[in-house]
Amino acid sequence: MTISLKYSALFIERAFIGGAWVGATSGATLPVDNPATGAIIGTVPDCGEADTLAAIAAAEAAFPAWKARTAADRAAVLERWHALILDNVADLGRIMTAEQGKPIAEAEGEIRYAASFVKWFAEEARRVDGGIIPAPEANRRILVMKEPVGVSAAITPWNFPAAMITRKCAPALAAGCPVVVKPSDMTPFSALALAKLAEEAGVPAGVFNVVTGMPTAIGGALTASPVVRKLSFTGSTRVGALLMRQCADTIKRVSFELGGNAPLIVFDDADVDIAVASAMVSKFRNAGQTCVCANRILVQDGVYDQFAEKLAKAVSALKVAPGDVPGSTIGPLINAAAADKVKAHVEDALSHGATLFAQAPNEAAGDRFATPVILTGATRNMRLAEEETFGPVAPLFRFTHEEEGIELANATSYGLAAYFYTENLHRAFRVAERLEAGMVALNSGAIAMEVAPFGGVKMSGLGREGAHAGIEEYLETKAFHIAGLKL
Ligand SMILES: NC(=O)c1ccc[n+]([C@@H]2O[C@H](COP(=O)([O-])OP(=O)(O)OC[C@H]3O[C@@H](n4cnc5c(N)ncnc54)[C@H](O)[C@@H]3O)[C@@H](O)[C@H]2O)c1
Ligand SMILES: O=C[C@H](O)CS(=O)(=O)O
Repeated sequence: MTISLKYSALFIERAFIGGAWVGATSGATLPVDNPATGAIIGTVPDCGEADTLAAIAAAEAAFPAWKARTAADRAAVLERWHALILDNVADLGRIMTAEQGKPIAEAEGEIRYAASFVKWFAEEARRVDGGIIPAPEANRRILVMKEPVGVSAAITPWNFPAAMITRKCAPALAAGCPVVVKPSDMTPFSALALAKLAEEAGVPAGVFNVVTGMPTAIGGALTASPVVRKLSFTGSTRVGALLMRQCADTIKRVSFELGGNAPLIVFDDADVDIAVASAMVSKFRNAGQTCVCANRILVQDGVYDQFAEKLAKAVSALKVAPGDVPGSTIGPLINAAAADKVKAHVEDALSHGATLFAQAPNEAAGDRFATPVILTGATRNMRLAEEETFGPVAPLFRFTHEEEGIELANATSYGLAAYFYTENLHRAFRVAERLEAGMVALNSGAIAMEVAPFGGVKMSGLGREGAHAGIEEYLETKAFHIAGLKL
């Protein structure tokens, strides 16, 4: 183990199945590297179908007792988990930076963000309620009851290795559902550290399982199992569509948080300084590897040059460096393929007439460190107009009229997040209501928080996480009819 931790027990090279820390039944292991250096930081079990079935069986066995606990009791367990996560922010941040690459400050920020879902759903556990519907007969009563959907599966990506797990598992546990988590094979250690803290918080054996390994066999077993009643997936649209097909045979409940292609629109009447500051947050968080990152920056004629100049100044202050180097603001991308895709998008844009307007200094060694760039003259025939770049590239598209800006923003098969900047209230409502996205922000680059529903439309997904909607995804509605009452 190469990561220096205060609480070294948080770095675990075992899967967590039925309350036991285990290797794969096949004995196979998988190396995990540090994206900044390529050095192997550890190995995890390369679990397969048998291990996944064991986790599903453990979850099934744990379900009746967990569901039978009172909501307040489950909430208390989640409150303890929340406190333990916060007690260990520094170690969890180090583990995340080592396996994912993001700067330490961002990693610690993600841990606090991840913890916020645990706290929120601890509170929501006690707000699951039903109703009574006026019946068509005088001697009938109709009660609407909420019940946990059952054993749930969570498949999560590498870009937010902690928050995507708590955003799914905290509502599941709060609702009374046991979960089987399959983290990305590139970032399993954050998931295992969270499992360790869940165990210490008193989550019973079998209620929270983490199956590490390559995706196909684990995903196949989770989706084929009739015991698993719900799949929540965050990742690419391609894999989401595949998993949706795989879930069809067992008619599972599904929710999908998929890819995005967020527009960030700066109108002539915007406060340009606010637009620049929030474009920096929205575009360059996690080196651009965020599903809600602004992928396309659309700027109206009147402020285009001013916005480009101010953004260039801000970009020049970015520091590209390994995440554990003090002051690093842009870490490495997750792997060489990700860096190649970013390079290909930039080359494609330049070959179609874009200009390299500005770039950040980049003295980091290694092929995974992409240089943050601003491209002016971006147009819709470029790859980055439709594909998620998932890297630190800010392409500036120019538009003249409001209508043109909205049309350009919606010209994508995705519909996750959209940001826009204006000081005009009338325009604010006109634009917000026409943008095709699950989340729209006016004069802000921040839309991800536990209190607000998170999710997309079009090819960006189905269902919502966070807010009260997040726990509803793990609840079934039962209508209980009581007829023939002697009144
Ligand atoms: N909408 C959101 O909330 C959100 C959040 C984070 C990331 N994302 C999206 O995720 C993508 C980046 O993440 P990624 O590269 O890890 O995505 P990915 O789809 O390649 O992988 C996501 C997860 O699915 C697993 N997986 C891959 N193939 C599988 C299969 N055949 N069966 C079962 N599991 C399989 C992976 O191992 C990983 O755990 C981007 O498109 C990004 O926009 C979306
Ligand atoms: O990659 C997208 C995730 O949903 C991260 S966040 O919730 O926007 O922080």
